[in-house]
Amino acid sequence: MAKTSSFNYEIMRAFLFGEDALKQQELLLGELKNQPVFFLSPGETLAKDELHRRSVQKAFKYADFRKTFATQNFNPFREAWVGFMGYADKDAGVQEGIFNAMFGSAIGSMGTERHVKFLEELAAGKMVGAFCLTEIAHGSNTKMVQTQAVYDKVNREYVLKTPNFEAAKCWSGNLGKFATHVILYAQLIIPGEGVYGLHGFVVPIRDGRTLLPYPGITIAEMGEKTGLQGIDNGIMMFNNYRIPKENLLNRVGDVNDEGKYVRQIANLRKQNTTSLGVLSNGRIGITLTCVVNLSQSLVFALRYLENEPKIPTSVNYDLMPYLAVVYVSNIFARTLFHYQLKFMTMAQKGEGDLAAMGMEMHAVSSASKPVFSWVARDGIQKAIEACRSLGFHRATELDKLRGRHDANCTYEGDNNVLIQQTANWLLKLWSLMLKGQVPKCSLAAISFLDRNILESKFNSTTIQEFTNVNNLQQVYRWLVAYLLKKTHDRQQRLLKGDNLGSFWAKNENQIYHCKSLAFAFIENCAIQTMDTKVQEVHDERTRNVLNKLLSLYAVWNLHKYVHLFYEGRYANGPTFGQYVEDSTLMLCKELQSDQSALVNVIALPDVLELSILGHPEGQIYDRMESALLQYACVFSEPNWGMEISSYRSSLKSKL
Ligand SMILES: Cc1cc2nc3c(=O)[nH]c(=O)nc-3n(C[C@H](O)[C@H](O)[C@H](O)COP(=O)(O)OP(=O)(O)OC[C@H]3O[C@@H](n4cnc5c(N)ncnc54)[C@H](O)[C@@H]3O)c2cc1C
Repeated sequence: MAKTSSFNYEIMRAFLFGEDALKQQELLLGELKNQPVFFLSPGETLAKDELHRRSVQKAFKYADFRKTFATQNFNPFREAWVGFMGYADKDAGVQEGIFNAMFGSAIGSMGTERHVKFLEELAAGKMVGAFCLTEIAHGSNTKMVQTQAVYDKVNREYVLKTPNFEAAKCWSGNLGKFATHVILYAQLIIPGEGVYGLHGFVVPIRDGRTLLPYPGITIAEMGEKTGLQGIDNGIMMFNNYRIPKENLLNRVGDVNDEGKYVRQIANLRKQNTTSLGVLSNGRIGITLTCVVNLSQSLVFALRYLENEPKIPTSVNYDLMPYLAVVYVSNIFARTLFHYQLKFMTMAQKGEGDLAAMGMEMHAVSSASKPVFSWVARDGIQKAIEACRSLGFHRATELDKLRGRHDANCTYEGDNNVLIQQTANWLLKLWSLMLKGQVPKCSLAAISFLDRNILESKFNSTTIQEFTNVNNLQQVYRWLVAYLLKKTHDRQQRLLKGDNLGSFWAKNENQIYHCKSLAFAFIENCAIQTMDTKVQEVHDERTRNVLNKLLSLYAVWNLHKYVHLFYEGRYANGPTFGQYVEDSTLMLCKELQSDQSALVNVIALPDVLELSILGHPEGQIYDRMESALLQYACVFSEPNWGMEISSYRSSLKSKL
């Protein structure tokens, strides 16, 4: 394997992950080496129950680590975990993420002083949480959720009811076997008064010692899934189960002593937008996770290709742009993560324009999760195919990677639904701009947006000029502005010309318009973020390689939009389209000699390497042979031979 590179390896690693996170990673690795439960050998398979047992053990260990390592410096610890350790067992990472982060931040954002006791118990490790919003027949359309919380004025309690199986809570991680408490979303009903919509409640569901559900609650585990087998996703139904009045998370509304509903109208809008910002946590965490999943699949595939010269280089050119995605999205996701941390700190102190920041955070994270989970999904699939049939064998770990990645496109907000939030926000900004106002955004790169940008034209005369990062940023700015104008104008036509209601106008405008707009917007944000960071790199050789990766990311993504540049008269004649294709191939070739070193930068520490394809020393076929021999079934004789004895007796011996 080539060990040389035209960049400085240490500077590149520090650039990509941050020195603090790398230090935390070393500390964590030291701890993990003494915890055998963290490691499986290649080819080792475990029954679901055993996987779950280990996953829970690890989740608790992770919670301990978090306390030990995170108190002083939470931020790089979290990055180190998600970026490296979390990979070693994603199930445990997700599990702990749900019971600590998701459960806790739901109480933090929807609860008030009376719920602090739950947060204290959570911190003391006395409860394990789950998050129950989705129902069998109600997912993204949360308004349709049917679980009921009926207020009983006499006993000052809520009575929880599941009217039918369609309303059974489902998919909640940790619910199936071991959560003691859940955040439950239910319709708040006051008999004789009315139905007040979806509210959150803290609900104790099972005894922490016996792990048996309380009477009035039925819970089942969801069984085998395509991935994340170590997590106990569960189904739950209530039969007149009672909880105290105080368990309603009452930040936006409550029931008073007279049994009347009271809405906290004064701060509702501000509160909602601040809460939206807080809920971005999960989506940003998932964006980081997607980058790690894509990185790992590329490490496996590109190391395999390096050791397998018989495979044509065009396969490499197919994968190289995904390597560029890893570098650009890593920087972007980490920047989002730091920005979110700043927002959370400000939200705790009540400082700054939280409503605007929360809205912006919501809009950006609502597209970053879909864009990067989809690109990772496609990259993982390409990686599997690049490894020939080996990619389909368990010992390569690629199928597990795909299995555990796919759900990222669905949970924490289905991608197709989530991405609409970003387009809606952008369209509102565009309307403001048309009125001559310039909205201020601290994170998203939108200051360039005005109608003048649509006057610019393609004017590169050489491919080098075209692939210059500054030029590509101009190209992207035109694209975002054009998509905004096109999407806005069409939406207005649908609303006014075709007389469609707001929901249907938005619905009709999704494909080719809102979705492309949100994609181009986030890609542009990622390009700008990376460019700003690259300019801070002092080492010229490293900066050059990063610039090439950034240009490759931009030109490769432009393929999706080439027709728009002609449609919007930014370009005419064949040169623009040819430049997009030729520059992609040119940059892939130029980066070829650094590929091996770029892969080493993003690879996991060897001790965490589980795939036969992922070792820096190669020897893939030797590793494949020994992994195959570890599978119990490989040489076993079928013990059901007699069941087909009539067929066997018709066979003639060769001897
Ligand atoms: C592994 C896993 C873990 C999960 N963990 C949890 C958990 O802990 N807690 C929890 O509450 N839930 C959890 N979920 C559920 C998850 O949040 C839901 O699956 C998700 O919200 C989507 O809902 P749905 O599956 O009902 O699909 P739907 O929302 O009904 O979507 C069905 C299809 O219609 C499309 N669609 C829906 N509405 C629109 C629209 N307005 N415009 C365009 N297209 C649309 C979607 O893109 C999708 O293709 C989990 C799911 C999985 C797979």
